[in-house]
This record gives sequence, C-alpha cells and structure tokens, in this order.
Amino acid sequence: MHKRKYPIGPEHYTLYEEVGQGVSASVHRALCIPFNEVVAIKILDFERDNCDLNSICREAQTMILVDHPNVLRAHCSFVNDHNLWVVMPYMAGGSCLHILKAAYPDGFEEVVIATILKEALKGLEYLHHHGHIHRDVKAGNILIDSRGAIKLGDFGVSACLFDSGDRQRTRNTFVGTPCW
Ligand SMILES: Nc1ncnc2c1ncn2[C@@H]1O[C@H](COP(=O)(O)OP(=O)(O)OP(=O)(O)O)[C@@H](O)[C@H]1O
Repeated sequence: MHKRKYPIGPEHYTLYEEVGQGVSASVHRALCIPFNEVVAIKILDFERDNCDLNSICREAQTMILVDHPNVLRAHCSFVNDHNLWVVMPYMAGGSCLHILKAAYPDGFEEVVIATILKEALKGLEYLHHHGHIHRDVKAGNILIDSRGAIKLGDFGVSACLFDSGDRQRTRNTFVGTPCW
C-alpha cells in the first residue's frame, strides 16, 4: 500500500498543547499543516542529562520501521535545534493509565482488560517475531485512538535481539519501569 510522505521540518507543523510527559520526552498534539491532519509529536532533547543518543536513534528507527495495527508507528522524524521530533498518529483516547486515573480508579472490568490485552499482545507478538523486545509494557504505554484501536507505544528502552551481529538471543540488562 502506498504510504504518504509526511513533511520534514518544524515549519510544516503547528504545536498545540502538551498531552504527555515522560522521563525522556514530551508529547504534543499538533497539526500537520499541508495535510490538515492532527498528529502527535514526541520531542526528545539531545541536551538533557543522561541523554543516550544511541537509544534515541534506536527508538525513532524502530518506530518508523514497524508496521502492525497494534504498534504505534512514526510517520517521520527530524532534528530541530537540539531536539529530535518524532511525528506519529494522534491517539485521542490517551493511554490506559490516563483513562484509569480519570475514570476507573478501581481498575477496569475483567472483560475490558482481556480485550485491551489481546490487542496489546498482538502488537507484542509482531515485535517479537521481528526480533524486537519492548521491555516497558505498562498502562502508560498502551494507547487508544479515537476509534478505540489499541496500540503499543514508547520504544525508549526497546532492544533488538539481532543488534550485536551474532544474533544474540538473550538480554541481561534491567530496564523498564519498576513494579511492571
Ligand atoms: N501518539 C500519541 N498520541 C497521544 N498521546 C501520546 C502519544 N504518544 C505518547 N502519548 C502520551 O505521552 C505520554 C508519554 O509518552 P512516552 O511514553 O512515549 O514518553 P516517554 O518519555 O518515553 O515515557 P516513559 O516515562 O514511559 O519512558 C504517554 O503516556 C501518553 O500519555
């Protein structure tokens, strides 16, 4: 299928409000001006403390290469000053964490959990099949769009099992979010 090319450069986008703030980045709702389409832009700062350029590049690369309905794919990415902008579909429903905090403080019903997890697991299965391990699956990284579609996001600490060239099959580093 032909995929349209999103424009490269901040002048093609209007930044709206911040919709998320993580350890490594802020995420804004934005308008892609030539397409008149609302998107989300993740802004990663190269100059922040403990910034790891390799992991930033890996995250953007992974997000552009993935192609599965349950995995959040980036439309494009580019450098703007000391930031990397990653343009992606806007997930209007926010993360499961947002929804839990706002409307379901006692947790979702079992049937809702099963439905969400089934979709998230399809995304994970796709990633594993392509040699990626996500390593930070949690409510804040399971996102929902305006039509209820579920996508796994945030590849900040993901890894590729084929990275080392010798098809290394195990990872020993502890990453991700404690308690998840
Ligand atoms: N495409 C999107 N559409 C709407 N909201 C989003 C989108 N991507 C991320 N967000 C929001 O921004 C938050 C932070 O995004 P993300 O998890 O990618 O950043 P991070 O800095 O890597 O976070 P973490 O602290 O989990 O490492 C998410 O929890 C979610 O609420």
